[in-house]
Amino acid sequence: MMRTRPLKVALLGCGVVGSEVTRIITTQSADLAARIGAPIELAGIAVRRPNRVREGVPAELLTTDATALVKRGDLDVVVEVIGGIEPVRTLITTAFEHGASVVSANKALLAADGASLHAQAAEHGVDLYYEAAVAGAIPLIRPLRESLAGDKVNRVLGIVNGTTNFILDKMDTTGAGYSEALDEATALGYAEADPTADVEGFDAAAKAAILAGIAFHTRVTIDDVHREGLTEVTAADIASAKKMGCTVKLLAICERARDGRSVTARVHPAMIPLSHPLASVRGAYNAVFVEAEAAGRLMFYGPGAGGAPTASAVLGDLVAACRNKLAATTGAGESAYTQLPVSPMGDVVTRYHISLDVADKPGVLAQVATVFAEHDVSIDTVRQQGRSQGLGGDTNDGAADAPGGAGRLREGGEASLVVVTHRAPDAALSATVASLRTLDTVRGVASIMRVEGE
Ligand SMILES: NC(=O)C1=CN([C@@H]2O[C@H](COP(=O)(O)OP(=O)(O)OC[C@H]3O[C@@H](n4cnc5c(N)ncnc54)[C@H](OP(=O)(O)O)[C@@H]3O)[C@@H](O)[C@H]2O)C=CC1
Ligand SMILES: N[C@@H](CC=O)C(=O)O
Repeated sequence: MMRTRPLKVALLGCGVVGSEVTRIITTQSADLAARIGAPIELAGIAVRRPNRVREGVPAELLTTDATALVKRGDLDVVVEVIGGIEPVRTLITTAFEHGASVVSANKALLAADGASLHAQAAEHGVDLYYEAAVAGAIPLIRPLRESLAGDKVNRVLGIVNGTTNFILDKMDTTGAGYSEALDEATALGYAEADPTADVEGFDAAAKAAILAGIAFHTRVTIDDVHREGLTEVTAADIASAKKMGCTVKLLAICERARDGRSVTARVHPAMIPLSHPLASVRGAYNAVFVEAEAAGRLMFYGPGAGGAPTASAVLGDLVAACRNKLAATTGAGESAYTQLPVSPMGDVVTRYHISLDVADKPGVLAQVATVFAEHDVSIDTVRQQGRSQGLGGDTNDGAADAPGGAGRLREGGEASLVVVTHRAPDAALSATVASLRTLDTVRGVASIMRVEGE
C-alpha cells in the first residue's frame, strides 16, 4: 500500500552523475514510488554554480547552501555526488546527525574514512550505501557484502577505473596519444574532477581499498594500497606487450594470504595475455573477478563510469535506503570486522617483464642472468633486440628459453634485452633491478611491468 507522505530526498551535487540521478528521479517517479511504496520528493539540490545551464533540473530546487540543506531535519535520504573529502565528510556527518540515510558515489571518502562513517551511521540508526563508488553500474558491493557473506573470498582482481581503461584501449587499438585519449575520457564524463586521480591510480586504489575491506572483512584504507598509475606506461610497453601476445591494463588486485593471516592490495599497470577475459574489456568498461572458496570464480562486468551507468547504481541504493526508512529499519551495516595486517608490496609474488638497455657485447646476457640468479629470480624467457651500430632494428628476436640460452649479443653499440621472469617476490625483483643498475653493461632499465592473469 502506498504511503501518502513522500520520502524527502536531497541531492548534493548535480554534475555528471547528479544530473542523471535527477533525471531518473523526475522522469521515473511513478515506477520508483511503486517499487519503494511511497513517492520520492526532491527537497533540494546543492551545487556550486546555480546559474549553470542544467537541462531537466528544477531550478527552484537549486541551492548553494549544502549545509543548510542537510540540516533541514525532515530529510529521509541525502544523495552525495559531489566527490572529494571536505566539505563532503562534514555534510554527510551532519546528515546522519539530522536523521537522514546517505547514498554516496564517493570512493575517495569511503576509502579514507569508511569505518568511521559506518560507525556514525549506526550510531544514528541510518543507512550508508555506496554501490556506485566502485565500478559504476556493476553490482559489486552488494554481492560481496550480502550474496557472498557466507563464503570465503580469497581474491578480487580486475579493472576498476573506466578512464584509464579507455585511455589504454584507445592507445592500443587506434594508436591515439595519451593526452588525446584522456581529453576524450574527460569529455565523456568518465574522469574525476581532477583526472590525476584516475591516471595516477588513486581512484582505483580507493576502490581496491573498499573492495578488500568488504571482501576480507577487515579494515583497509587507501594508504594500505600499493599504487602505481599509468603515466609511466609508454607506447613501447604496449608494443612489447603485443609482441608477447599480451595487452596492458591497469589492474586492482586484492589477495588474502594463503594462511589467511594477512591481505595485500595493489593497483598497477600489468601485462595480461590476450586470451584472458580482462584483455577484452574495452573502453570505459570495468570487469572484476572474485574468487571465493565455495563459489569458485565469479566475473562481474559492465560500464564502469559515466553519468547514466553510475546513476543506475545510485538509484538502486536510493530505493533500498527509502524502503528501509519506510520500514523504520536499516540495511547494510558494517559487518563484524577483524583487523588483518596488510602486507607490504615486497611480499607480493608475481611475474615480471623487464626491458633493459644493455651494451651490445659478449658476456652481457650471462652477466644479467647471473644477477637474476643471485636474487633467486628465475627467468622464463629472454628476448634480445639489437638497436644500433649496424644491427638495423630488431634482430635475434626469438625468445630464448633460459639465461645464456639466447645467441650471443653482437659486438658494438647497444641492444635491448627483454626478460620475463617466473613468479618471484616483488622485493626480490626490486633487489634484482637495483643490482642490474650497478652493472656497467646495463645502460638503463627502460621499463618494469608485472605480468598477471595466467
Ligand atoms: N563520473 C563518473 O563516471 C563517476 C563518478 N563517481 C563519483 O561521483 C561523484 C560525482 O562525480 P561527477 O558527477 O562526475 O562530478 P562532477 O564534477 O561532474 O559534479 C560535481 C557536482 O558537485 C557540485 N559541487 C562541487 N562542490 C560543491 C560544494 N562545495 N557544494 C555543493 N555542490 C558542490 C558541482 O556543482 P556545479 O555543477 O555547480 O559545479 C557539481 O554539480 C564523485 O565522488 C565521483 O568520484 C562515481 C562513479 C562514476
Ligand atoms: N573516474 C572514474 C569514474 C568512476 O568511478 C573512472 O574512470 O572509473
